[in-house]
Amino acid sequence: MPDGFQDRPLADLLAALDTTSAGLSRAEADGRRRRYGPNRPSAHRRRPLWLEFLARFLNPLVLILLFASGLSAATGNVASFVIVIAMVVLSVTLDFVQEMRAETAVEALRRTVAVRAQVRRDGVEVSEPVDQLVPGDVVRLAAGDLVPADCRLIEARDLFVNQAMLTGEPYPVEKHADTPAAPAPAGDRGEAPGTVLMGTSVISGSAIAVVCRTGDATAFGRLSGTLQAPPPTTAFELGIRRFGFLILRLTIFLVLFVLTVNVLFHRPWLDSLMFALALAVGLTPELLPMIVTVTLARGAMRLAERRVIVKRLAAMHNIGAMDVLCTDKTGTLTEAAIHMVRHLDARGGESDRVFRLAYLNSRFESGIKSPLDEAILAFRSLDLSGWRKIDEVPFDFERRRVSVLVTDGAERLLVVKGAPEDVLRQSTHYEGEGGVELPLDPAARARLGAQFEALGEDGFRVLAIASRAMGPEHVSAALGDESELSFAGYAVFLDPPKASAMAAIRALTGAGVAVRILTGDNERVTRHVCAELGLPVTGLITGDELQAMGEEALRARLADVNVFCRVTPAQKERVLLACKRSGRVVGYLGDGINDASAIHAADVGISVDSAADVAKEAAGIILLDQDLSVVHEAVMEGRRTVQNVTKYILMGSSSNFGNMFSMAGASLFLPFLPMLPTQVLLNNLLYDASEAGVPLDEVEAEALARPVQWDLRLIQRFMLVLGPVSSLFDFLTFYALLHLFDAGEALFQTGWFVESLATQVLVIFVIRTRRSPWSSRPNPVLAALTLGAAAIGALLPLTPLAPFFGFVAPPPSFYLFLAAAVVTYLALVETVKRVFFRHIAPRPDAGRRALRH
Ligand SMILES: Nc1ncnc2c1ncn2[C@@H]1O[C@H](COP(=O)(O)OP(=O)(O)OP(=O)(O)O)[C@@H](O)[C@H]1O
Ligand SMILES: [Mg+2]
Repeated sequence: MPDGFQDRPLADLLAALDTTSAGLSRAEADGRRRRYGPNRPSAHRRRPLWLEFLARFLNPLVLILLFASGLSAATGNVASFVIVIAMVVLSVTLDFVQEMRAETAVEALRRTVAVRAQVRRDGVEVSEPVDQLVPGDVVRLAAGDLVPADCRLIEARDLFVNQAMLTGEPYPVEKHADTPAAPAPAGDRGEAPGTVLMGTSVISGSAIAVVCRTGDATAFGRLSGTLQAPPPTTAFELGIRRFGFLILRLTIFLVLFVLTVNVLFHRPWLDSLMFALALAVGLTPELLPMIVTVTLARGAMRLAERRVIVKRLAAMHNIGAMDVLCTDKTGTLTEAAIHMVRHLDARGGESDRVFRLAYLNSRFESGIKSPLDEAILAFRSLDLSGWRKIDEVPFDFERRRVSVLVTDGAERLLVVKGAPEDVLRQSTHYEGEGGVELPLDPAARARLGAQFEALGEDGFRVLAIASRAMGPEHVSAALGDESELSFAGYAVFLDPPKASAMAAIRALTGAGVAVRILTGDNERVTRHVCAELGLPVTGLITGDELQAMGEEALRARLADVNVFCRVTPAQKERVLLACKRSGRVVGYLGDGINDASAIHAADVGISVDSAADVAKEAAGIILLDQDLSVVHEAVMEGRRTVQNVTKYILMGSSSNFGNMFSMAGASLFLPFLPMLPTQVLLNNLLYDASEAGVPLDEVEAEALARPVQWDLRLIQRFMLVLGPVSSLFDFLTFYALLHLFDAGEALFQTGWFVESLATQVLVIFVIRTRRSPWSSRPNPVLAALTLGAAAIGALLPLTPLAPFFGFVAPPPSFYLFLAAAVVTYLALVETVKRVFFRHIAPRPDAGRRALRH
């Protein structure tokens, strides 16, 4: 990759990159990609598969276990060594394959909404995912694009980029393809006017540029880790991690306890160590990450059928917990099929001149074409062949206006179009009858203001059009030129409300998600849209009021204000953060560059496929159709995933945990190990296999009715209540085995293996629902896997495989006992569950602070 790409002469640079302005051939690009790797900072890259697979064996428990069984093989117990290895490999593979399949499926979905770049390959312009770019590629940049790599400009027209990501500078910076600045700028943060860097975005204008550095070599890539902070850990991830630590502590305690006891009783130390380790393996919820990923991926696949793409899996559980959804107006509440209906002059009559000025502005401005511009251009086409654009002051959401400097040879005009309040403020004159300029005195100002308000009240969106005659010495336009304007008139638009929006809002509200509207548009139009939709405005704050408001004051009003008008992008973000700080889980749905920072700040950023790159990039969920009703689906799916993960954990922390605990206790008084190490491992493997169906399970409507928060305290309490009950039962079983069946070592171990496995896996039928088990039907796959695992466990001692695991065939009466024990146990858990959810932990939302909808 060439050094000094920022300041070399362009021809030199192209030669060094071995490319031309016509770009690379596909073959050449493929070759370079092998050399330079994908254009993605490595923080986002996955390790090769075989490495991922091997990494799973690096789990300390597994390593010690393998080592210990190696030792035992050396002392003659080769069969157990083979079994341990087989079991470990099988269980890691089971885990790995499921997780990989889930991730691959999600990755495939993600690629369908990947940000793409326009690149010249084999001489034609094609659209390629950004990670396919290589140094030497020639790309086209347009307003709204993210700059895909570190590039040098070959051509640029009115190119303005936002470099805030690299420099923190919020205002657009102009870039030129001219000779580069010498010497090379220090810091590499995009100061050179001839270069554009990865991570910045195009505000307006267009350019052709050659890719110089990709992936980790970019300024952005090198800042990885400092600047590109990973997305904040979600409450769910944190909860899972805490749960892991909780189990880890218990495991360490238990292992040490078992080891000490066994050594004190002078049992064979190697067997004791292996038993303790096998217990630890049985205890660790090693499947948890896999279950989480598979459950989320499964939810993502179901959503894909509804044309909703989940880019970041963490967004799934956040959307399940979301209790406030902020959204912008256009396209969500309205059809976004905006039509221009009128073009009025200062006296309220239709005026061709106003239309012509509006048309000039829309035609020549080079920012992202907003639906308003499209509506002006679609209204009627004008012949502008005599006109030429000289310069432009691009649109931004702080000024809310855009200016173009144009000439038809004779006249040189600055044509301004924008939000009426702002344009009127910059105007000193207005065009009266016959085009005469009249001073904009207070009376005229009041009249024009009233006209605009009346239009707003009728639900029309309005842009003001103004102009200023410039002298021929004006060869460029700047912000300061947007003053002393002469007001020409109004362009008036209709943006009809979306018929389906109200039903969607009701569905969300009914599901405990409050909807808030954050729009850059003005109060009157927004109120009108709300009124047409039938959405009551419970409170309204404008951008100006917000400006004057402190954090406390804002937070105090968040509960009742549901509409925010004339807010800037920064204010959108501010409202969002205030919501988050007041303890809400907040989503944001938007599609413009003005929404990007709010999307980024939200717990759940939602955007649409057609959105500006920056908004799309920032979002965790992409809607292929901009429609609020699919958001409701996504909410339900998110809740479902959290509920299913909770099932897995409740199951693990009740029966499985209880069994391991009882075994540790049993080793205190039994003259032999309650189960052989290989049996513990087999037990664990079958248990794991039975759980593979949990992600598929249905969740009842009542469990989805409210936002689902991850609740570690509930799980802990459940463990504390059910654990002792479960252990008591286990000891009764031990007693029965020893005294009813007069069990010796092998029979005891066999009986306990069969029974503990059956109770562990079958308890899912009780735990998976808060209803009674027979009034809720489990997913068939889950049921089959669970019954299958229990049956294999029960029948294995009767097969020829039995001796390998040290099993003996139990007497027929044992199976009668087994059936009775399982039924009693499940009935007991069911009773405890009812008491628990009725008295100890009623629904978490019952005591939550009410939020007005
Ligand atoms: N192309 C344009 N030319 C001139 N002014 C514009 C243009 N686009 C937007 N504006 C002005 O900027 C304001 C804010 O833009 P916009 O309405 O798109 O913001 P928003 O927050 O995305 O709103 P919404 O919630 O309707 O999507 C508009 O109300 C309008 O006054
Ligand atoms: Mg918008």
